[in-house]
Amino acid sequence: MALRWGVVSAGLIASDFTTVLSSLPPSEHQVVAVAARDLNRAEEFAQKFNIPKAYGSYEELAKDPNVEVAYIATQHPQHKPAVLLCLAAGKAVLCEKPMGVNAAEVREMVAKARSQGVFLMEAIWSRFFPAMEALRKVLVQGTIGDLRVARAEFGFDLSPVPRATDWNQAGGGLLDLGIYCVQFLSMIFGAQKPEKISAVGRIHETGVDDTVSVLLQYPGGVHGSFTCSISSNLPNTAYVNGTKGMAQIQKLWAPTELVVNGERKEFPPPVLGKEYNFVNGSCMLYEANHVRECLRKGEEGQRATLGLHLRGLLCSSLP
Ligand SMILES: NC(=O)C1=CN([C@@H]2O[C@H](COP(=O)(O)OP(=O)(O)OC[C@H]3O[C@@H](n4cnc5c(N)ncnc54)[C@H](OP(=O)(O)O)[C@@H]3O)[C@@H](O)[C@H]2O)C=CC1
Ligand SMILES: O=C1OC[C@@H](O)[C@@H](O)[C@@H]1O
Repeated sequence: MALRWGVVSAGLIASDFTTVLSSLPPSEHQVVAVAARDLNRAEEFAQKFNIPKAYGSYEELAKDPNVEVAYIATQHPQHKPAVLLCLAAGKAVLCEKPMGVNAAEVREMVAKARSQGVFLMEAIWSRFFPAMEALRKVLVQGTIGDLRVARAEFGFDLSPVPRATDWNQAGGGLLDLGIYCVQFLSMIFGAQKPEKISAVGRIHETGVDDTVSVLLQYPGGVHGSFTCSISSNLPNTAYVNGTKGMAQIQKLWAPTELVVNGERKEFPPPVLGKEYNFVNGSCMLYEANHVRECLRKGEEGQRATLGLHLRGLLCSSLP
């Protein structure tokens, strides 16, 4: 059965994600509503994507019984209120990164999702790319031996992007780009927590963090490091080095190429024949399908549990 999406905001990434959802089989994904702060913009967006319902407020979308999962695509500071609104209405939520602008916000949203018993996921779409999946396989297979160091760098000159340098929109390198490096390192080091973290950086003239380099010491003498920047174009590559070699991911936030011990493997983006605001936009389908798998499996799980429960009741009532 199709997963019914509600899109919260009519912005740039909202447009990319809706473009992808609209290109997927309608038996799997349908966009049933969109909400924007301004009804006219929501209606224009709805018309562009043939979405049945347009709302002039996020609250109205959260109340729409036909919406199963809300995709939060506002700017950083508005993520939390929109997430809490939808969770409170019992909606599953996929929230754009960074889900919160600090740890306290994230803890509050996670606690709400747990108390409501509903799905909440941060849209770290990079995790679902085939190139990233292939990297995880290489690491499990031991192709590069025992892990020694992992490094990532992600920097763009984002001066043309107002939200990236705007203190009031939680701008800065760490929240917008550094998050991709941190998630990469947390994927590589798994559940291990860093024992020691140190950082150096420079502050942008608007007061947000401009360029930051971070060193993380993990247990067992292994360590990770990353650099993020909103003023410098960095190579945007991530590396994992072990005792038997090295794996490299190009374009770590939207990877379509993996190099392992010098052997290159390409994972071209799906061709959906559409235009996107951001690089490799069609690859958002991997994340969308993951959400659908989680929610449908969750339902199957519930049905199975219910089935077992009913079977238990039936069996217990049998002579
Ligand atoms: N996964 C990825 O590759 C990407 C993720 N992102 C993430 O998506 C989010 C949105 O980014 P993007 O689409 O570029 O943003 P936009 O600049 O398109 O803004 C998104 C929405 O935020 C609302 N908004 C805009 N300005 C303000 C403001 N000053 N005060 C309050 N609300 C405002 C508007 O909502 P409304 O329509 O309701 O008026 C707007 O449509 C960010 O958190 C970013 O991190 C962004 C790009 C790529
Ligand atoms: O997540 C993102 O992808 C890379 C950059 O476009 C950045 O600004 C955006 O938020």
